[in-house]
Amino acid sequence: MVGDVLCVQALGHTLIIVSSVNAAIDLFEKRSTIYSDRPASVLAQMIGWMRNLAFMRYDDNWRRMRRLFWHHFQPSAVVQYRPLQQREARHFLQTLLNDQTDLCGRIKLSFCRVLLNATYGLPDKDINHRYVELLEQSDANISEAFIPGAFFVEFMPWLRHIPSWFPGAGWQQKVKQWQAQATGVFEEPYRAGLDAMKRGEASSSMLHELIEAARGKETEINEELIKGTTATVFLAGTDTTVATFYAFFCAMIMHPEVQKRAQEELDAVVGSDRLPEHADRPSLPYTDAILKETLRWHNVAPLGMAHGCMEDDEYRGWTIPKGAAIMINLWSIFHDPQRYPEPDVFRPERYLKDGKLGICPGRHFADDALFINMASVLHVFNISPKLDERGEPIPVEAKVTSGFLSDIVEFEYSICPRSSAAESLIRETNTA
Ligand code: HEM
Repeated sequence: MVGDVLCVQALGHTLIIVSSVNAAIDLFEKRSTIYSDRPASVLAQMIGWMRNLAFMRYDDNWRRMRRLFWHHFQPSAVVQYRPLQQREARHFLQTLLNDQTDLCGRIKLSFCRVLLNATYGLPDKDINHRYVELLEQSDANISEAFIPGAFFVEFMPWLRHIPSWFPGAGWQQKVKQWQAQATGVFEEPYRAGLDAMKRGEASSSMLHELIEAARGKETEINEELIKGTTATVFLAGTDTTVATFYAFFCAMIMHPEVQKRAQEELDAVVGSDRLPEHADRPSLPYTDAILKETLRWHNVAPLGMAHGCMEDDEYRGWTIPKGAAIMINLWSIFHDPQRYPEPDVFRPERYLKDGKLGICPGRHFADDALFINMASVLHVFNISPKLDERGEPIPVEAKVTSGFLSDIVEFEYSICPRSSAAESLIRETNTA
């Protein structure tokens, strides 16, 4: 380890972890032509995850999919999703008003509804817990598969040819199960989207546009590319935003003074007769800062996604071999006490200026979705600790899970309307 760059070598593989903004910019921005690949993963190939843009190697297929993705998620395109995000944020308020239990499950279903509607045009009535289950399985599988050193097949690719009945090859059973689950993620919402289109019940969607764009261009945009692009949105877009929004609730319980200040801002700007809209954002700098601070305080992808080095390179006098995997330690960058004094404290006053989603191409969509949800919840609800049987608040701590994606461990909470006027506002809102 030298300062902000750590290098680990084992069984012929090199893993480099960079922990500073400068090193990350040097490698991922200034030398992006060398570091835009993903490292080869035998396991990802066996399971079928290479159909997901986030795992694909840097080749023509990746470029094609990335173009299609960006066409639907660049800043000018994401504006089209705002009415849907706003409607769903309001529907979420109503579900919370009716039943406070299972906050995390409710958030998952709410973000699934937005993503599945925008991507596949699925009507609300077709969106159920099966999709939440598909996401939870993928999240768990990916986290387990990418524990460094957990699967020897990554170091000895020939192991993939050993049959599952062979002593010691029990891991192959797990791979089979994961293959079936990965197929579910790529096929089920896709089929459901086509069915909804046939029945005339689908709304306009990325799937519909891709099918139209493919007409006469089948060599460029084929069915596999469409399935991969749409499933990537569903997979990459849901868990990340869900985990961030859940962390926001935790932060609001731990920092009532922040919540109060945001509510004062919302009262002054939005007033008590209506709910917040995206257009209010420029007048809500403190609420906006809460979103930025949530992304910093609880970084849901603490090590980002591994990049692959495409040719031998030299950096600060060291040789980085072709094929090395490079990760950014986003957690340590966003908890660097030099840049963020008392980094564990949730402090929106930092008014972060820089983008907090790394180089995520879904950042504009995530930003809009999280803003409207946070502003809507803060406008009408008080989020506070749950009281125990003696009426004492149950303390909340931000404990985090380890894994590819990091979640805040479930906590107790109480979510109540701020006033009877707020309660009526929620009930009277049209979410059809
Ligand atoms: C809080 C929300 C989110 C966070 C924190 C987040 C974070 C990240 C990070 C750190 C990466 C890895 C970037 C890299 O170094 O290569 C990434 C990649 C990616 N994200 Fe996000 N993301 C979020 C939401 C979304 C949403 C809503 C979408 C889709 C609409 C999305 C789509 C993607 C895709 C497709 C990639 C892979 C890009 C590629 O490999 O070319 N993300 N994200």
